[in-house]
Amino acid sequence: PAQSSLAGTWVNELGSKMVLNPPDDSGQFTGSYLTAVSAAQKPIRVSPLVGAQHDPKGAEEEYTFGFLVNWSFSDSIAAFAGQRFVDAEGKETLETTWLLRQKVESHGDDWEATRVGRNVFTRAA
Ligand SMILES: O=C1C=CC(=NNc2ccccc2C(=O)O)C=C1
Repeated sequence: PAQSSLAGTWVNELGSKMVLNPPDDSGQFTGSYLTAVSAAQKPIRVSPLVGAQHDPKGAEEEYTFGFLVNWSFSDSIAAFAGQRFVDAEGKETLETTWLLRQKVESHGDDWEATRVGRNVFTRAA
C-alpha cells in the first residue's frame, strides 16, 4: 500500500487546523495547532504539538497515534489519542478522544479541571 504517515494539514469539525511534520523512525513527530474555537482566544494563535504514531513508515494504513497540544493562550493542555482510518476511496479520517486539562486555582477545584471529548480530523482541502 502507498506509504503514508500523518504528515500534512488536518482540520476538525470545529474548523481547527493542525499541521503535522513527518515522524522520525521511532514514530515521534511535532506540529502546530491553530484553534478555531473563538471562546478559546483572539487573535488566533498557534500552539505547539508533540506526538507519536505507530508504523511511522506507513506500511499499514490504520495505525494509532497520540499527541499533546500545549495551548499558547491559556494555562491548559490537551492530550489526544486516536486512530487513522482509510475508506474504500482512500479518504482518511483521524478519530480522536481528547482530555482537556484546565489549570485550576486550588486543589479543591481539581475535580472539575478535566474535560473529555471527541474530535474527527480530515485532510484539509
Ligand atoms: O484552554 C482552552 C480552552 C478551549 C480550547 N478549545 N479547543 C479545543 C479543545 C479540545 C479539543 C480541540 C480543541 C480545538 O480548538 O480544536 C482549547 C484550550
